[in-house]
Amino acid sequence: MFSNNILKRGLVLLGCGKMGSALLSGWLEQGMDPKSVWILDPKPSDWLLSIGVRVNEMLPDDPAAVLVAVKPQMMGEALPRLQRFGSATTLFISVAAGTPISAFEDVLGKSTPIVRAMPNTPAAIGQGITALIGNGRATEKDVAEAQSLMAAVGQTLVLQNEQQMDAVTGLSGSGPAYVFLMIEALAAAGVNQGLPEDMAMQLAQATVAGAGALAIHSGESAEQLRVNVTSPNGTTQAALEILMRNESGLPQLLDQAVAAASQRSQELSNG
Ligand SMILES: NC(=O)C1=CN([C@@H]2O[C@H](COP(=O)(O)OP(=O)(O)OC[C@H]3O[C@@H](n4cnc5c(N)ncnc54)[C@H](OP(=O)(O)O)[C@@H]3O)[C@@H](O)[C@H]2O)C=CC1
Ligand SMILES: O=C(O)[C@@H]1CCC=N1
Repeated sequence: MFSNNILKRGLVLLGCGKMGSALLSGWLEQGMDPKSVWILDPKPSDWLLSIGVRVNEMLPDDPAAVLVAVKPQMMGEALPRLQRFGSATTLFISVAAGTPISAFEDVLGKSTPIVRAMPNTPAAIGQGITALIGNGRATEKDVAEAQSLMAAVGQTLVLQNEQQMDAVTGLSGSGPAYVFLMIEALAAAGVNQGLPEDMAMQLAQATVAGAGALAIHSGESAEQLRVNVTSPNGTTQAALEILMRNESGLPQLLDQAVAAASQRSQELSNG
């Protein structure tokens, strides 16, 4: 699953917070040798120090790949430390929201192969989805290398152009938060209808997980699956009349939410 290139020359992870550790857990779960991974992070967690990866040690001379997972606001401070790897041989992969490939080229040089990627946190359990796009210098092999690293933690897809990354960020990068909010809200609604909290949370979690799995595995469209739950004049119809209200329903709210996240991604790109 992991190329010999990565296993032999090593992978550097710059920043190991929520996204970096989600990726790292997924890789270790998939059999990545912890000794092939070098982490740079100012305040490593106890978990990070306990799993056998190399934390804040001297870096290899010519790592196969550097994966950048610091906040966009920290990039200016963090990236120059790795400028010496800007070359034709180390592949840079960034998962930073709203940080265009050109910002990496400015620091690392245009001759550096760079892949911009947008994963999401279900990567921690191998169920993420990552969209990727390479710069002019990234070969098909470079993009495939980045893709195979991300494929270890879920699905991958290659974008047609970098402009699509803002919409991807608003949809699948931030999307898990919308779904977690849905779980919180469903559970709270169950409590309001008289259920104990733990029972309401169990029902909400299993409903969202089961519906998601059915949407992927049934071969039917989400629309048809929704219709299948909705008996004429039954309970679901009563709820959907509220959720699908013209102009103030869930579809409109989600449209506004994804648009706001995409716009924020664009703003971050503009500095
Ligand atoms: N969270 C998510 O769901 C997703 C995040 N992303 C992207 O991933 C990146 C990281 O986000 P996230 O993991 O949420 O953020 P976190 O703040 O959780 O992680 C960033 C990590 O980088 C560390 N760090 C700060 N400065 C440096 C430095 N100079 N050198 C090395 N490490 C440093 C931070 O340490 P400290 O906390 O001590 O400052 C922290 O551990 C962002 O660019 C984000 O846009 C992309 C997709 C999804
Ligand atoms: O909220 C953020 O900016 C990051 C990017 C996508 C998910 N989390």
